[in-house]
Amino acid sequence: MVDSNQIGFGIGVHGDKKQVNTVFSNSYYYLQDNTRGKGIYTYDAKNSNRLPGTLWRNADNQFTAKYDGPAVDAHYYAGVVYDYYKNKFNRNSYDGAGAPIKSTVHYGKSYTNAFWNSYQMVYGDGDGSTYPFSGALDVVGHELTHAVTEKTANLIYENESGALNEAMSDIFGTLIEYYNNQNPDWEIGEDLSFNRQGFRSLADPTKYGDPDHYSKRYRGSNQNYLVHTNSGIINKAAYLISEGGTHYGVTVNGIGKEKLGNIFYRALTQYLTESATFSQMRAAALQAATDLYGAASAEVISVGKAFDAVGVN
Ligand SMILES: CCC(=O)Oc1c(C)cccc1C(=O)O
Ligand SMILES: [Ca+2]
Ligand SMILES: [Zn+2]
Repeated sequence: MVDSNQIGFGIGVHGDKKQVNTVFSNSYYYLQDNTRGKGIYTYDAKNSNRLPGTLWRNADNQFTAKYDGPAVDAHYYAGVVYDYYKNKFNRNSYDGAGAPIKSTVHYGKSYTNAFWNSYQMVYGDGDGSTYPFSGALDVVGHELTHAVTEKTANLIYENESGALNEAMSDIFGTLIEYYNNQNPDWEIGEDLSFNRQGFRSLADPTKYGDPDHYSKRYRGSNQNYLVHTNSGIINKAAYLISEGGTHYGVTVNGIGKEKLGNIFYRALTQYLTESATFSQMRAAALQAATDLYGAASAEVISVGKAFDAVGVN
């Protein structure tokens, strides 16, 4: 029996209709997308902690039940993230060599987390105060960008390199949301909450208690808190590079999302090392902007001003 590529019909977490790439094999339709790299595969943990679980399948190629929603979004949004990296930077999957992208949904019981475990993405259902975690494209983009980071700079997930790791995921999760262009914004995770409040803001990190200047960085020893809060300093610099603004008296001329993406992707893949500090991020972004736009370019000036504005020298 030869497998055949099909197009299924899905309804996402938010009741939004979308087509999903599936494979028909031995009388079942699988959430397997053979049109991107070596494939995108979506699994069901059935509320256990076993990974990856079972490859999602059904008999009619219709993925419209409430229980199907998290799988539809994980599968579809992984395809959007694949397309962003391929179309913008000619990067074929997170490893550049077409690595299969695997996601598991319905992980755990009322599990309010999402993570990349070095092999795959894992999404919880949320605890009733949030939607299932694959229901937000910026979150899916955030998780898959952890995979890109791991295959490139491999930023150590602690201290300043860990906050850079987190910022890269928030920044590219946001740029991917703008690429998809459905209610894009500079907040993270707004599609997970019933009141559309995100859990981090790049435009104003202080909105959720995160620092927007190096002098306000968290200096404690709680690493999980540290990497997810001091990322606000770099997130704010990225926001200023793209959108511009005056921050603590420093005025930055915005150069737009495309150029922000080009500069930060080049910094991530060409210049950052695993133990990079915020100061080394500034240098890497300046070097990347110089490579791309020239030493005395407006882009280089904006990058320097943005890091000045958040107190990173
Ligand atoms: C934007 C996605 C995000 O931050 O996911 C995490 C959650 C919800 C808990 C713990 C870690 C992460 C992560 O991927 O950094
Ligand atoms: Ca968002
Ligand atoms: Zn993260």
